[in-house]
Amino acid sequence: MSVAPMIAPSILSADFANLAAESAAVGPGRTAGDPGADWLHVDVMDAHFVPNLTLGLPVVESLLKATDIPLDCHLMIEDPGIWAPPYAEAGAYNVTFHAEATDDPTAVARDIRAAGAKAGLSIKPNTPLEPYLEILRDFDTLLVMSVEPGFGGQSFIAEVLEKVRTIRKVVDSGALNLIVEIDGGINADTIEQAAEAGVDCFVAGSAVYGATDPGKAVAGLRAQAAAARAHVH
Ligand SMILES: O=C(CO)[C@@H](O)[C@H](O)COP(=O)(O)O
Ligand SMILES: [Fe+2]
Repeated sequence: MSVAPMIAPSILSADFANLAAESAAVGPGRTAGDPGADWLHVDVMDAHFVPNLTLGLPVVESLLKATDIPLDCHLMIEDPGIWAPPYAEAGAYNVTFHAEATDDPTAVARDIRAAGAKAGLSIKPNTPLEPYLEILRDFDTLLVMSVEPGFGGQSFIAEVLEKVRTIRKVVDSGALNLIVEIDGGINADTIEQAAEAGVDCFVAGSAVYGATDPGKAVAGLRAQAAAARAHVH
């Protein structure tokens, strides 16, 4: 059974000099009954695992003081065994790292959970799902990348939806309790196919922060996802 569609705006496309205001722009209460973003997605890049550099723990610590929206930290970094648990200790809600970055994903997940956060595993577009199916019981989230990690504003890779369909069946069979998240190229043109494939949580950077009204964009994407899902189930 999947959860109601969740929207996680990525601050990668926000103004880094105004992160408090940018998080408030997608927060609750803009209009009566609008819950706002479910999670705020924070892309941490180290210029080694991916060819880009963004922000790290000090910025996340400041953001935690500036917003009540749960932080969904997506660590595109080497050595997650060393660097991931501190994000959980700081108070991030969900800490996701890449399967390709470690030989022992289960140990990293255990340390993240022990430090008080949900643990997420992310796989790049060309990384198969099957080798990880057995260990996913140690995770709370599976983040399927639908672009090559490193940059916002790229085009959606629809082929990854096959992995989403597979994991959706496993979760719906009751074998796993997992939030299925997708990241990269999600916008008004692509969110419906992702929802139909079985995604629970949709990361959107440029589609939210490139909009005139980011809060309205969040509500619009959620409505599209809910309608597409209702159409399938
Ligand atoms: O992790 C990443 C990129 O590596 C993403 O979270 C992007 O920030 C999503 O941006 P859009 O594709 O939605 O513009
Ligand atoms: Fe991301």
